[in-house]
Amino acid sequence: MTVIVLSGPIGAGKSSLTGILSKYLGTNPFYESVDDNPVLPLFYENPKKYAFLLQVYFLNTRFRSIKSALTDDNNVLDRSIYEDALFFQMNADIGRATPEEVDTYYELLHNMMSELDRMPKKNPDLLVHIDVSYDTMLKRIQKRGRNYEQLSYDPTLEDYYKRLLRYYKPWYEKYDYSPKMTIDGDKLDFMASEEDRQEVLNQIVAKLKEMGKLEDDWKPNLVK
Ligand SMILES: Nc1ncnc2c1ncn2[C@@H]1O[C@H](COP(=O)(O)OP(=O)(O)OP(=O)(O)O)[C@@H](O)[C@H]1O
Ligand SMILES: Nc1nc(=O)c2ncn([C@H]3C[C@H](O)[C@@H](CO)O3)c2[nH]1
Repeated sequence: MTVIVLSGPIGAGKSSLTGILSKYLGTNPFYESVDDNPVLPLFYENPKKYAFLLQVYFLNTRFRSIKSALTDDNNVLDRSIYEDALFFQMNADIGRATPEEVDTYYELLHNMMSELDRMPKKNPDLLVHIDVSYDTMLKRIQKRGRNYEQLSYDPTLEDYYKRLLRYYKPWYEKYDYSPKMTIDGDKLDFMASEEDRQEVLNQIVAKLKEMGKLEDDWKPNLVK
């Protein structure tokens, strides 16, 4: 059927929607490596020292996930390899990577993307981007409660998060690996409201039908 990739800032709701959507469509979820990621706490403690290592860690796990997802042809991915450079470039722009690290990173990324180009299925079928404001992003980060992501842990995270939001706009506009659509993550509370959850699912299903990726009379197996 389809490979769907989700995108959006920290706390936008990608992992949550990955679970909801994959269940609804009866496909497999692929999650970003967070709680089992040994480099992430190190990065938040000392970003300058660990930015490059963290990026190589994420790039490696994202390469593995997208290869596997494109092979199965039936999956939903939490943040994917297509967002990797957004994070690295932003960190490099604020002085957290040496010129040698930047060159090495882009060569590695380029090599990995050419591998994907050689696969029978080269691209995802749809990107679903969750758009959120800074206030929503922060509320969700607080709600989830990872210590090292809180402003009380490091007040400079406020600038980091605001900058990240600014990087997403041009990234989304430029993204052209597949058709794309945006979900209004400020308005649609797909965790607490059943009605909003259904609205989000309807929007995605309508897009898949419009693209011919789902039959016009398609119905979910699992309604919850
Ligand atoms: N639409 C929503 N409405 C209300 N709460 C939400 C919504 N989406 C997610 N949440 C809550 O916000 C928190 C962050 O959600 P989630 O982990 O899915 O975000 P994420 O985009 O995967 O984050 P990250 O980029 O850090 O992996 C969770 O506590 C989740 O329950
Ligand atoms: N530096 C850096 N590069 C990435 O590619 C990247 N992807 C995710 N993250 C951070 C954001 C959340 O804290 C947490 C979960 O998304 O991991 C990243 N950090």
